Amino acid sequence: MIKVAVCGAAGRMGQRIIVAAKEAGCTVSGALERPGHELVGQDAGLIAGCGALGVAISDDLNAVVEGCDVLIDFTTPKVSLKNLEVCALKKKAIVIGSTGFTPEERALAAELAKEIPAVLAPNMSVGVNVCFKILKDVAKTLGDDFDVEIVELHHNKKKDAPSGTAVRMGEVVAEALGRDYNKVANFHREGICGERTREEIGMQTVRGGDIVGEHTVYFIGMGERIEISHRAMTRDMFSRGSVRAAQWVVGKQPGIYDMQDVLGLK
Ligand SMILES: NC(=O)C1=CN([C@@H]2O[C@H](COP(=O)(O)OP(=O)(O)OC[C@H]3O[C@@H](n4cnc5c(N)ncnc54)[C@H](O)[C@@H]3O)[C@@H](O)[C@H]2O)C=CC1
Ligand SMILES: O=C(O)C1=N[C@H](C(=O)O)C[C@H](O)C1
Repeated sequence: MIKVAVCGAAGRMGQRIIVAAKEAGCTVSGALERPGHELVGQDAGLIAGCGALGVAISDDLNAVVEGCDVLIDFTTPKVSLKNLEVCALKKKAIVIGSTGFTPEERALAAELAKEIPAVLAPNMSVGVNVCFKILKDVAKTLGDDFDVEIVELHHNKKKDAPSGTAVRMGEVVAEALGRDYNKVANFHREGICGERTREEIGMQTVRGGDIVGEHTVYFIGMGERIEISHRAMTRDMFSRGSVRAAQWVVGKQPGIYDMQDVLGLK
């Protein structure tokens, strides 16, 4: 039975991950929150709604990492990089679901993960990861004749844009078409912005209410259109996916992995 600790334990994802870890038969060995959070000291299971676990939410990163086999972290890139650093020092595995990493932060994560096995994935659901696979084939098959636009919708509390999933979808499509995502992604159209270029990949963001997460990639040709959509109805497949990743990553060789590795989709 692996010992799982959860960072961001009082957050929307953290609470669901605690429930999923318990349901999967893992030992929840620790729960972390930011120093000063009002729920530090409270029982993590009671906060998550799955009954008392006898694990108090802590703000002591070193102690929590020390006591686990694997840390599951859904917070922010800066916090995740700090967690990765501590896990690397203590030779513990880590699963990171945080999104909004800059290319430089992703490179730093890969560097730190040379010491330990780490899963870093913007979306832990099976459905989205199957979409990544399909998108590669569709983009390759359609080639340059279809314009690609990506639209994502999320709740009004989300801090990063576009979503990590939308960025990964853009990267997958760009790579399949032989383009550089960082050069062809177009996040902004306003005023007389000129005709669409053939190469660009439009990235549109919608925020509102309690939308869990929706992504559509449009391949728009002359007289026809393909839409590949994923809609998340709850956060539970993200949390179950993160626990599956935690069970998979313990004991793996050091390095950075993604959900495609965990699910055997490569
Ligand atoms: N990879 C995936 O499948 C998914 C990724 N996400 C990503 O996960 C992240 C978190 O999302 P939510 O749970 O909705 O956000 P949230 O804001 O509800 O939760 C984040 C939690 O992290 C805590 N936190 C902040 N600093 C901390 C620190 N230094 N130590 C410990 N805890 C700290 C906050 O107090 C908060 O409770 C976002 O980046 C989001 O995009 C969300 C859903 C699925
Ligand atoms: O912040 C969220 O809620 C979500 N974030 C992830 C992302 O940025 O892709 C995944 C999911 O869509 C929910």
